[in-house]
Amino acid sequence: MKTYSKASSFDAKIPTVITIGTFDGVHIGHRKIIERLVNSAKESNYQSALLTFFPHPRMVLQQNADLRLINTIDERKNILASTGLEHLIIHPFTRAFSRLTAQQYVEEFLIEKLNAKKIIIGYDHRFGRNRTADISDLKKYADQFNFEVEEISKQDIEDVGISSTKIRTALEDGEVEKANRYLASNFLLTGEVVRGKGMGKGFGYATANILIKEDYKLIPKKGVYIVQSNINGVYQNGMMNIGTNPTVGGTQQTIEIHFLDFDKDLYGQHLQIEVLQRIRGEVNFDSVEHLKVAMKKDELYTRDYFKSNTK
Ligand SMILES: Cc1cc2nc3c(=O)[nH]c(=O)nc-3n(C[C@H](O)[C@H](O)[C@H](O)COP(=O)(O)O)c2cc1C
Ligand SMILES: Nc1ncnc2c1ncn2[C@@H]1O[C@H](COP(=O)(O)OP(=O)(O)O)[C@@H](O)[C@H]1O
Repeated sequence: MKTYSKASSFDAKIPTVITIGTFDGVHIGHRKIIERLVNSAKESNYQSALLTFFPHPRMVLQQNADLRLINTIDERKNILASTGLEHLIIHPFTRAFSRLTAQQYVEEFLIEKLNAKKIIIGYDHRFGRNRTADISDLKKYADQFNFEVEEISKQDIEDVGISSTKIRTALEDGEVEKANRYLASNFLLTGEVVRGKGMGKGFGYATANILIKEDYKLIPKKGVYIVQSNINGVYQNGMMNIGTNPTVGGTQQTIEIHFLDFDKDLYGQHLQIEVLQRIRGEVNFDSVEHLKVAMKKDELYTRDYFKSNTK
């Protein structure tokens, strides 16, 4: 898959079949659309292209939009690269871009820049200045500019029964297993290992503190989770806490992982964490001793999990 940071970098000599959207999470429903896109492109000898906007339009148009996304743009790129899609166009969404009329957007952008011959799109897609145009308008432009529209019906979408919103809610409720089923892959947290309070090693549980630079990334409900991460080519099993560490007087939210049977310096490394199951909520224990007992129990539970879930 080739990625472009703006539509004008895309070489549109060969006509395209395109779909447009955020595709946050790249869940089962999204995968079906991409499959249709890729097959349709093959049948017609066109190129398959997915057009997405970054930053997300709501981040640009609504100040204080507390939009949280399942994937960072880099995570989304990596997942899409495994779907068979040929071209990913991540076009910068700006206020100026948002002011294009529906006709300008279709004519100057989709047709002239992307050479779209077919657009596969959801029944409720809206576009153009103030999002006033809908799929019936797109079909009118299709006649005028000689392209085809393939509508994904409400029924098709409801049959799949999955949406990015449902997955976000599941993650906010700590239901990672449900989210992972919908995603058909494991929910990811990606970031750099930074220094924490320096107390973990003293506890007998060194923890890698993960800093996620994307402020729009959705962080699941506070609590303790079973995780795994491919560190330098080897899968390491671990347990993660998302929370403020109230037992030791913490106030800032941290994401920290203790990897089992592992003893290496990880500072400065970029880790991709796969989140597998939530064990419990974060507790304000009345002593560090009680916290250590709970962490030992978490460790045993985590070891059991991997014993019965080894691939
Ligand atoms: C599996 C696991 C469970 C944890 N559970 C709690 C908890 O319930 N309450 C709490 O205050 N801190 C909890 N912590 C966080 C510890 O307080 C923290 O790891 C310790 O203070 C070390 O922090 P540091 O890495 O910043 O030095 C947990 C950490 C891990 C790895
Ligand atoms: N099993 C392990 N799991 C996580 N980190 C480990 C482990 N073994 C060694 N480390 C290293 O130790 C660091 C954590 O030590 P810790 O005392 O908890 O300090 P900090 O508060 O800076 O995280 C990690 O960032 C990593 O570099």
